[in-house]
Amino acid sequence: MLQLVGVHSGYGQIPILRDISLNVAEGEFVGILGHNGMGKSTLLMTIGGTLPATDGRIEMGGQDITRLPVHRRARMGLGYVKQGRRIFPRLTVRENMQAACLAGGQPLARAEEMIALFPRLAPIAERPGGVLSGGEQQILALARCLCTAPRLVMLDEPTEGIQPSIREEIVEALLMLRDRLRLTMLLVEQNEAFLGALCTRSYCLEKGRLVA
Ligand SMILES: Nc1ncnc2c1ncn2[C@@H]1O[C@H](COP(=O)(O)OP(=O)(O)OP(=O)(O)O)[C@@H](O)[C@H]1O
Repeated sequence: MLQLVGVHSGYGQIPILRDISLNVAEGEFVGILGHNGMGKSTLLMTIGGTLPATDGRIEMGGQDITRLPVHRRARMGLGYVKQGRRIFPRLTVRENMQAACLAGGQPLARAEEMIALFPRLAPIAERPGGVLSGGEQQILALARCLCTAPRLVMLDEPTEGIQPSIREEIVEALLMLRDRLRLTMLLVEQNEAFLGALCTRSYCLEKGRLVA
């Protein structure tokens, strides 16, 4: 479903990612493990298209997406939950999700379907996004991404700043999505146990290179 071959990228003249080759098969959950500053977010931004690859090739579903703009990749089914969640603080939970439905060309009814999938969201559907706890925001960010009907979801550090009990709930939610929606997922994390609970395979990112 996703393949990177010899991908390089960075910020202006500063190279960060070097010769990244990886693949994620349909229905697979694959992890990228790495400490702070190793290039995990840079990798997801390069796949998502907010940062151009300076060399190499990125394919999704057998199609070359290396030079496609962000919105075209999203329309092809690439979902991306960015680090920090980026919830709209003044919009309610439901409105955050409806906005994603509109952006992704999906009917608003999809927001209701996704709210029904996550028991934690229904009781807080009318609450503004800005007052939610970190864990609630993470679940909302995931549900909001699903409103765009992605085929592949990239998650950037979903457990960052989240207490262990909610972390387990996020694991359960992701396992449920794997079984019910047959999602494919690329997860970037510092938490090895979290990746171990979810992923069939993990790569390790060190100083911009994949080492395993
Ligand atoms: N806009 C930028 N301009 C220049 N360098 C940057 C920029 N953003 C990130 N970097 C550098 O790129 C490297 C990789 O950063 P990146 O955010 O991808 O790491 P990360 O593995 O996601 O770390 P974290 O877990 O702390 O989010 C770091 O050395 C960082 O300082």
